[in-house]
Parts: sequence; structure tokens; C-alpha cells
Amino acid sequence: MSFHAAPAAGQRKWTIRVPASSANIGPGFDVLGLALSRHLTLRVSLTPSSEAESKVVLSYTGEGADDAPLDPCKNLITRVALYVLLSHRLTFPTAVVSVEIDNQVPFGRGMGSSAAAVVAGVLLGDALGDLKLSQDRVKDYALMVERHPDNVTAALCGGFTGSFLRMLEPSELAPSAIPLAEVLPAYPPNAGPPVPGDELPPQPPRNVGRHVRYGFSKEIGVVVVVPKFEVETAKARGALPDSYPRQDVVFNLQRLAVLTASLSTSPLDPAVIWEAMRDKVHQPQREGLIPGLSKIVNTMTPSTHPGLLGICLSGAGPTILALVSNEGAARVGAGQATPRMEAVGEAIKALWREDGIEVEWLALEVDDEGATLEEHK
Ligand SMILES: Nc1ncnc2c1ncn2[C@@H]1O[C@H](COP(=O)(O)OP(=O)(O)OP(=O)(O)O)[C@@H](O)[C@H]1O
Ligand SMILES: N[C@@H](CCO)C(=O)O
Repeated sequence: MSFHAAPAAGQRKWTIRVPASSANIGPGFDVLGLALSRHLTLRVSLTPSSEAESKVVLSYTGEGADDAPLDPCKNLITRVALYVLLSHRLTFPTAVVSVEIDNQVPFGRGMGSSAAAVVAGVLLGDALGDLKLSQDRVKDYALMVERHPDNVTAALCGGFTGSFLRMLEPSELAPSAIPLAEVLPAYPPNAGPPVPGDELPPQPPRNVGRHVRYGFSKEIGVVVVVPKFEVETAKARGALPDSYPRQDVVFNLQRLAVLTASLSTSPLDPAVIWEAMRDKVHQPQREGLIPGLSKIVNTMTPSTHPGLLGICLSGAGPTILALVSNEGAARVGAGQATPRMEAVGEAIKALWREDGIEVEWLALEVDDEGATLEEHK
């Protein structure tokens, strides 16, 4: 099957911005996501050139700058953009495409770096192909690459989300060029530019996943405590069993139902939220990869730390997420910690130091906007 270059009629510029996200929020394994005020930003410019080939030039600042590949056939963001283009029988435009990546989302820490990169990649393909994809279609593409709707929907839509994947029909999964994976393994398959005759990926089915947005009280401050080591999501998923005792599943379902409403119920009830953020299906199993995890999430409570609402592993870890009530506190600006948030961040830091683990803690806000693609005229 053949393809042709995406249009490159004149100079164009875009900015793509995607938030970090925390998945699971305790009992909502693979379900809940919370978009956070750290961002992956792409500044993209397309300049037509007299050359017959496309030249995609990546540059990188911020988190992952030393690790992320700058080859567009190897970098996750541009590989996803290429998947979107090829599914429309397009490839990169015959132009100079400059992609300046500035990343505030640390890799492999449970803050949704891969989901942010995948969503950014879909939006990059959308911009370069002039495809004008709806938000639902962007979600379909992103969910064919990263099969965790929790991070993807929060990163794409912002706020506090709950989501599920539709069971795809065998026929929707059949074409071998579908890059369905935990995190896109190798795409294009030969890790080089596509050549005529390559099998091209089909466009994804519609409604691959569905989501809702819950309320999230403005009085809740978010503290993330980020250890200085990575845990690959694939490895953290490998630590989980294939089946669970019924009482553990019921334990999580009961808390999940209560948690989703309790984070927007006024007044906030720390006793209910703390208990509703407990988990039995992924956190205890990941303790071996994250020393000190159980000690921290089980011993820090609203009684020991006034203002603490709930505490859990963020995504697949190793970051810990703590929700703190700022009720009655003077309003603080983005990224500023209230005294209660500072006390919780420092307490987690001290507990982790007992295990020889160094961390950085951050006071964050919920990102209500989600991913944006803006063209500059
Ligand atoms: N901005 C980026 N540019 C290129 N590759 C990225 C980018 N962000 C993430 N990745 C790729 O994704 C990998 C991290 O994915 P992984 O799913 O293991 O962790 P995470 O998404 O940070 O954590 P979690 O899914 O638990 O929130 C990185 O090692 C890198 O290969
Ligand atoms: N729900 C996923 C999030 C990581 O992407 C997990 O905990 O494995």
C-alpha cells in the first residue's frame, strides 16, 4: 500500500501542551486518573524546503533530555505521530519539521510520562497531517498505543477522570500493523522511515475507551513525592498476579465507589477519604519494587498528620501521591505549598530516608485544561 507526504504549503507553527497525570488514586487501578500541573510542551515549526525529503529535527530540554532518542523513528512522540500519519496514508511532510520538546514529567516515576508523550504524538500527527481530529479520535489513537485509559484520559481531557476500555472485537485487533502495546514497542516495525510496500496501520476503531470527569474540590492540595529512581510500568505490572481473591476485589470496588464522590463532597471527610484511598490489588504487590511503600501509606493518617486526606502510590510508582485539605488556608498560588502540604511532603521524605531513598517533593495543582494544540498564525 502506498502513502504520500503530508501537505507543506507554507510555514506553520504550533504549540502542543500535555499535563502529567497520576493514575489509580488507590483503589481505582487502571480506572482513575488525575491531571497534574507539570507539562510536556512541544514547539513545532514546519518550514517548506526545496529538498525532496522530509527532515524532522528533534531537540530536548528538561526531564529525560539525556535519555530520549532524537531519531524521529525511535522517539516515542514522533513514532506515534508517524502511526497517525501512516494510518491516513501520509508520512512526514517534505519540509523541515522542527520539534522542540521541553519536558517537566519525569520518566518512569508514575506521573504519566508515556501517556503524555503518546497524547502529544497523536496531536503532532494531527497537526502535521492537517487532520483536525476530534478529541474522541485523539483518544482512540492514544488508547491503541498506551492501553491505560487512566493516564491517557486525564492527560487528554484534564481533571479527575474515570475510564474504561471497550472490549475490542477480534476483527478490530487483527491487522498486524496495529501498534497495540503497553507502550509502543517498535514502530515503524523496522525502526526506519517507511518504504513503499510496508504494511500500513489501519485507523483505530471508534470509541476504544470511554470516560467521565468527576468533581474535585478546590480545597484539596496535591503533594507528589518523587524518589530518585525509576520503576518501568511494564515491570510494575509484571509484579501483579493473574487473579485475585474475591474479598480483595470487593475491598477495592467498595472504596472506589465512595472515593469518586468523596473528593468533591463538602465538607471533606478525611476519615472517609483516607480509608477510601486504600488498595489491595496493586500496591501491596509492588512493595518489592518500592521499599518503604507500605510503611508510608499505612502509617501516615489524618490523625498523625492533620490535613492529610489520603495517600497512595501514583500510577505504577515509585512516586507517592498525598491529598491534603487546605480548608480555611489562605489561597496559595500554583506550585506553592501550604504549611500542611509542606508537613506531609517532609514527613514522607523523612520516612523514605530511613530506607536510604532520596526524594524530591512537589506541591502541584490539578490541571483542568488537559492537552492543547494551538496553531500560531
Ligand atoms: N517525553 C518523552 N519523550 C520520549 N519518550 C518518552 C517521553 N516520556 C516517556 N517516554 C518513554 O516512556 C518511558 C516511560 O514509560 P513508563 O510507562 O515506564 O513510565 P511512566 O509513564 O512515567 O509511568 P506511569 O505510567 O506509571 O505513570 C520512558 O522510559 C521513555 O521510553
Ligand atoms: N494503571 C496503571 C498506570 C500506569 O500507567 C498501572 O498502575 O499499572
